[in-house]
Amino acid sequence: MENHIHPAVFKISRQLRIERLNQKPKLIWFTGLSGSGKSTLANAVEVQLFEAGYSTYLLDGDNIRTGLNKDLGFSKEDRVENIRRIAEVAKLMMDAGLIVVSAFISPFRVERQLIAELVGAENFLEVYVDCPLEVCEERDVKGLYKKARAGVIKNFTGIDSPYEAPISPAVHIHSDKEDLKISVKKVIGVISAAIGH
Ligand SMILES: Nc1ncnc2c1ncn2[C@@H]1O[C@H](COP(=O)(O)OS(=O)(=O)O)[C@@H](OP(=O)(O)O)[C@H]1O
Ligand SMILES: Nc1ncnc2c1ncn2[C@@H]1O[C@H](COP(=O)(O)OP(=O)(O)O)[C@@H](O)[C@H]1O
Repeated sequence: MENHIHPAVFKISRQLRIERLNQKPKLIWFTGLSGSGKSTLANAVEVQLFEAGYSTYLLDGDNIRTGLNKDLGFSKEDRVENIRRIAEVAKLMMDAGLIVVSAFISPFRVERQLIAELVGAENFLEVYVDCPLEVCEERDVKGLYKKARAGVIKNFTGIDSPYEAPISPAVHIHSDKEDLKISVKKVIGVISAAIGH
């Protein structure tokens, strides 16, 4: 469909912003089951990067599902739209020169593939926060697994909605076996190589 949209050419380019911030924009994408440790790990990684002097931003349920995406639920279509919008926001932030850290279940492999294509595969670092469902359920940080088992919450990832694990993530974390410090070190090691520091 022809949409008659003609993008404007910006005087301040992505390259100029990158030069000012003196860093390579990246998207560090944490994926995994609810309770696997995405938020905890993404926060800890952002703190390390920020304290090392990088300009960063964290995208997480708190600032997305309560704002931009508060019209979306957890059907397959809504999850796909949730991730599509987040990827577009992340891309804008990368245009602004930032290192973006994100923590979403993002259960579908094909959607994560689309994010990589949108921001450029070389800028996309997928971190799989792997944790057995039994352990996530045992942690039940927000009490949601209990509700899902009781049928109060429908379409809950891992219970009655699928999670497709990454096949070759940049980093594979086993949050049931490693402690947080080790996991952060692993992620920072891979990021440091990617951002050239
Ligand atoms: N049905 C269902 N399934 C999974 N998760 C649910 C559901 N309902 C609410 N929640 C809470 O929403 C958080 C997941 O939101 P996401 O935006 O990351 O999900 S998705 O990527 O669109 O699949 C998730 O947060 P995390 O625990 O941080 O993953 C849950 O707290
Ligand atoms: N190695 C680890 N990495 C991250 N979280 C861990 C780890 N080990 C234990 N945890 C705990 O698991 C829970 C994960 O919760 P959270 O970060 O909210 O997960 P998610 O964002 O994936 O839903 C937290 O209580 C955290 O302290």
